[in-house]
Amino acid sequence: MAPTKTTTANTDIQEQRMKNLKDFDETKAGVKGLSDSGVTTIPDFFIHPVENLSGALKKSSPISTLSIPVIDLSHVHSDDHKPRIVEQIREAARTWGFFQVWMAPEAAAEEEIPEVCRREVVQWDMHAKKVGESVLELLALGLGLEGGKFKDLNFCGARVFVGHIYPYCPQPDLTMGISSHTDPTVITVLLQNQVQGLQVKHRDEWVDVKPLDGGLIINIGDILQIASNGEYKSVEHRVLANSNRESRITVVMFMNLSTWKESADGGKYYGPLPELLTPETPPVYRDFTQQEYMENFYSKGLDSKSLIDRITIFP
Ligand SMILES: O=C(O)CCC(=O)C(=O)O
Ligand SMILES: [Fe+2]
Repeated sequence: MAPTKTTTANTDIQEQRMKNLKDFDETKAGVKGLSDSGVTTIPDFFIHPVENLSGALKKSSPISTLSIPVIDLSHVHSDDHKPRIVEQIREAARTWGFFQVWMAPEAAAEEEIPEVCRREVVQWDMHAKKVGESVLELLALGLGLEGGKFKDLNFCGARVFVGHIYPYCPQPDLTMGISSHTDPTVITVLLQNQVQGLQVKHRDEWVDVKPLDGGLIINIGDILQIASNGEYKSVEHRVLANSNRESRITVVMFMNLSTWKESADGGKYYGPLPELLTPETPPVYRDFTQQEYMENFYSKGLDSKSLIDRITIFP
């Protein structure tokens, strides 16, 4: 079938957009360079379709005054406090998929990291890992599993550390910092400066995350939603374009599986934990292969939630 006039025009627009994007990438200036140059309007290729925009959504769906739960992990090793903390974490992971935690940091070791940020990176890795492991222990207990279960399954065996900068944007209503997505992780640990911008979807409302001084933001990723057989929720979140003169800066630790299950033919796969399945709680998801996971990740970009949609078993 011959393409219609409109589809040809759309293809031309797409091609031009890709070319402009590529030219911009090749300048290596990045969004920070663009912002530093003092632009007052953003390039066209950053403008989102209106249905994705925060401004549009502000009119159609309310921005909530709710806040994500805050959980203090200071006494997590005390038997007196632990049951209450497990209950708080379980409830937060079931209903929000996002929460903030506190925990006192420890001194760090020296490593082979550029000197300019060595101390900070090593400290951050150690601290995020420790907090992540504590949270995973509490999350396992919240499902009625042994505390060490997720560590034994290497749920934080693979860690990826990413830094984001969201410089001042002169037209924040036309674009987004990061569009809506879920994380393809087990859990994500996020540290940010005081410039707000992260929003979490909670019962169809976008809730602003208000960072607490010294707090870390934790969210449940797709793998943990699947492994917990849907008990814990990997929720959509997004970052608004930054309308503050001060840049928004975040450092994120993605924690993921380092060990997959192996089938008889040597293929790698994962799925709901058998310990959680009973006749009353049958699997909500089918097992999925590592290949499906990777293909979904690379083909869909930020739209990782489609893996969950694809493996959901309908009764
Ligand atoms: O920078 C943020 O606040 C969120 C980043 C995020 O959602 C991500 O990297 O997956
Ligand atoms: Fe994310």
